[in-house]
Amino acid sequence: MARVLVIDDDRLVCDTFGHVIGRMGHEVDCALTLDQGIKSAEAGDYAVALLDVYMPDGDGLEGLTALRKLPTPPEVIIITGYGDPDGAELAIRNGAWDYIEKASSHKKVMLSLSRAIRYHEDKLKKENAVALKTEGIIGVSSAMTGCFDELAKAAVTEANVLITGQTGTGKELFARAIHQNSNRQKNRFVVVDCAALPENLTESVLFGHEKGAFTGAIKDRTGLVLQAHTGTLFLDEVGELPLNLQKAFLRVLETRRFLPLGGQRELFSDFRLVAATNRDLDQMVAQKEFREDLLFRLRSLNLYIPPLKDHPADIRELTSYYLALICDKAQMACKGFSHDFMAMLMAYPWPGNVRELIHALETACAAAGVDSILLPWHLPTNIRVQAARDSVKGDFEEQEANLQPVRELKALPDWRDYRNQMESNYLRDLMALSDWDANQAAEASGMSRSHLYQLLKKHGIGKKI
Ligand SMILES: Nc1ncnc2c1ncn2[C@@H]1O[C@H](COP(=O)(O)OP(=O)(O)OP(=O)(O)O)[C@@H](O)[C@H]1O
Repeated sequence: MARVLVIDDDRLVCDTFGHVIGRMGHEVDCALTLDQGIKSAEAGDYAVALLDVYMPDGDGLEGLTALRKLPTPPEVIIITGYGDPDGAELAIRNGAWDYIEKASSHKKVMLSLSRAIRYHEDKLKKENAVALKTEGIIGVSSAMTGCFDELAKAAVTEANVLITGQTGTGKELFARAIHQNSNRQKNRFVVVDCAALPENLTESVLFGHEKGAFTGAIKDRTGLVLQAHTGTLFLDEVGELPLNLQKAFLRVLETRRFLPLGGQRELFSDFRLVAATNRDLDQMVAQKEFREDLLFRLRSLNLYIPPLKDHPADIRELTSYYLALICDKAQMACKGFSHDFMAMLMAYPWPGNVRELIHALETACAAAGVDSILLPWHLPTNIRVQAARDSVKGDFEEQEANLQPVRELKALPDWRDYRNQMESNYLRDLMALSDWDANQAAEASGMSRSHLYQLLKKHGIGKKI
């Protein structure tokens, strides 16, 4: 539904157009003077203005110029009671969308109006798209452009946003983009990784503490919530927030006030909240693992990022983008890829989403060495195994139908290759999940630090993108 303004001193004309426009499902307002029309257009958000040429308080063509100067000008359709080809030409030259006679059939009016409304909406969409900063976010598929639309909506409000989607789909990337496109962009974007909050220090990390609040509190500490004052607070993996903290956080969300540990006075933080999770919070609520009132607060707006397998149209562009980055970092000429290589990427289901694709490309570049074209066999073994299994499954199903079962031993990879690749994948995940903290990684994996370093060296793994 669009908003249309009719500017005509004849009430009957206003009512007649109002009736036609109302039947088209649009909202219509009427102004009986040029001055009133321009004021209404300034205050309202009109897609189209129907403007009479001869108004008691001025020439409609002058009104056209005034309307076109508004910050968000409506499309203007000039209406007149007299056939006037020169006036029509002048109106169009001055930027009118169309010029119609009042006696025109309803059909003609409706056609011109529908076209003007569609044009106006497309124009706004394009302007929003151009204005949106999406550097580093690749996506041309309809699924991703839908996400960009939601991102644009989220960026212009102060509402809490919950970003959902599987791991590695780009939730943090979108959270940062919301901040970068918001009024708070010049202030801080503070990340709280709810899955990695140290058990005993959680409240101190979030809300801060005063010197002497507990043993070891040798000086005051500013918590993350206060650090996000005037900026954006990003609660990553919010599904991992312990229940006792969920309660405390709900209060902070409602009042933006909190008490640092050992503090006497509540502090205030004007933060905008964005949260993300790959968990099903509704199910967690049903299982009493997540507070319903908190979920309700967090989800004022919901932005769902689809898994990569649901937008395969973006795989090619993501590949080109990341290949350029990887090669640039390694100071090598940018590699190309064969048709089969891309076909294998397109066929793979990408359970680890874009993050897994980036790892696969890094592995492929390393495996290709000085070769300038990436081939399927440069890809990690698990991807080739999957492709082989899928092709065997296809054959198998076909053969099953012919009642001739078949097994393809040659489709299995060499077990040393396979084990090597699994080890490499494990290490990459381990390092990424421990945020490249060797102590944490060693502890989580049960390896000694020296063994961990040895393996990282063996697989050529270092901190990357
Ligand atoms: N559309 C995209 N365009 C470019 N890079 C992307 C895109 N989506 C994700 N990535 C990249 O994939 C990696 C993982 O993205 P990100 O950390 O935002 O995922 P996530 O959904 O927050 O994952 P998790 O749930 O595991 O925290 C990052 O390197 C990110 O830059």
